[in-house]
Amino acid sequence: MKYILTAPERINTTVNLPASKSVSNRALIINALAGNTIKPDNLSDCDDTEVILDALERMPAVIDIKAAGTAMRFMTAYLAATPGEHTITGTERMKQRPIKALVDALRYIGADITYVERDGYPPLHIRGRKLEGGHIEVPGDISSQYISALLMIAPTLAGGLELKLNGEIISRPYIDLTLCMMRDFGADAEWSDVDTISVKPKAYAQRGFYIENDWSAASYWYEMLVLGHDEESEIMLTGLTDGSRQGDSAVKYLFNMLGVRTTFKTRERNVPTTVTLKRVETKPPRLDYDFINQPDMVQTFVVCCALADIPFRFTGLSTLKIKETDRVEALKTEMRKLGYIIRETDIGELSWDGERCEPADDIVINTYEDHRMAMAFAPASITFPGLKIDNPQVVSKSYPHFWDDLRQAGFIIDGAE
Ligand SMILES: O=C(O)C1=C[C@@H](OP(=O)(O)O)[C@@H](O)[C@H](O)C1
Ligand SMILES: C=C(OP(=O)(O)O)C(=O)O
Repeated sequence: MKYILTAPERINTTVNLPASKSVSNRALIINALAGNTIKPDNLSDCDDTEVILDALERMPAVIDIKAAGTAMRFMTAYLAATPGEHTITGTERMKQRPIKALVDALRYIGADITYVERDGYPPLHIRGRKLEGGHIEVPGDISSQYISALLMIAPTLAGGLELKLNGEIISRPYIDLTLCMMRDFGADAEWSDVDTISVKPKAYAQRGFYIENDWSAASYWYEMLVLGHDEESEIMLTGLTDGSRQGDSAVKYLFNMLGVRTTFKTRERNVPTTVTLKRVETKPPRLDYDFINQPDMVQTFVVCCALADIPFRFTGLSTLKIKETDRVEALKTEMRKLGYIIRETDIGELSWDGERCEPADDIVINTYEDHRMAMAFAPASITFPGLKIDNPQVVSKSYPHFWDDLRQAGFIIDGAE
């Protein structure tokens, strides 16, 4: 199944963004550990949250977490520290996404986890039990999700946890988001050194929790404004907070450089409100940026900058190869179909110096079971009318109503086999 996209001349729309999956998934795990009976408010309805919700509600012997990286890592730590016996598995791609660093750390504090198929990768068989805690060291340069997973169970461990992160720390805003949310639920958890986090043993408090909408999802709407030509275009996005703890809220600064102004309806920093995005006439001669803290934004910026004719050098991309797909390869291949030659100039680095090739006659973007390939390339239909997106349903991983929102914004979306 493919979608054929035709963009409107002018976009003037209000988008009810999905709730953040990162915040939803943390809220669910902490809530379960708190024995909380008050359900978090505004939970995401995306696949990656549904799998955790279902697993926690039913706790079946075999938990299929599908393609959700956060859910796989967070549930592994949760199951290891909770009495009961389970196998946790996922999609074929999930079976290729490493989990050894997390399993090693959990085993070190007494967890009983065995690999069901291949060492270092899901599926896992977990016999949950009370864990002691103590001091552990984990690599900080593979996935911050291992660290968040360990942190969230830490207050429930008899000895608490001192976690030392080795190597370069990637995706740090996601670790800070975890710590903030833990503290919201009463935990005593903080950075005690530049590379060390200390968590005291202390029961989580029961409380209600409101989930902010998703800044990562907002990025595709910013991209549409950069690529559009109509000066009157205006997009309103609901449920976002000035002073958000989501690392991807940095898009409001990044897109400011690309000529999109963000205005919050209310200035109260922690109250979700509607933001208005409007084009202003600015275009940088080039953009060099280290995406170490916003890995999920790379696809948006590669497509957006190239199509806006802004040469770039993006670094900090070393983790992209172990996400939903190898995003570095996927970007190089699909951008070529649009006529742009993106080069992997070093490990973890993608550059574009303006080099072009002949675009394909019939452009079909492959999505590689990666929601962000579909969503980052959809705005390219503004420049390439009739652009096709293969397997468009992949968006349900984080933004199930993405295509409905595009239709409401005036895009014409036809289906094709
Ligand atoms: O903790 C989280 O919610 C996430 C952390 C990031 O993963 P890595 O830490 O593996 O970069 C990010 O890419 C993912 O979409 C969500
Ligand atoms: C990397 C992502 O998700 P996860 O690692 O949670 O599967 C993502 O949503 O871009």
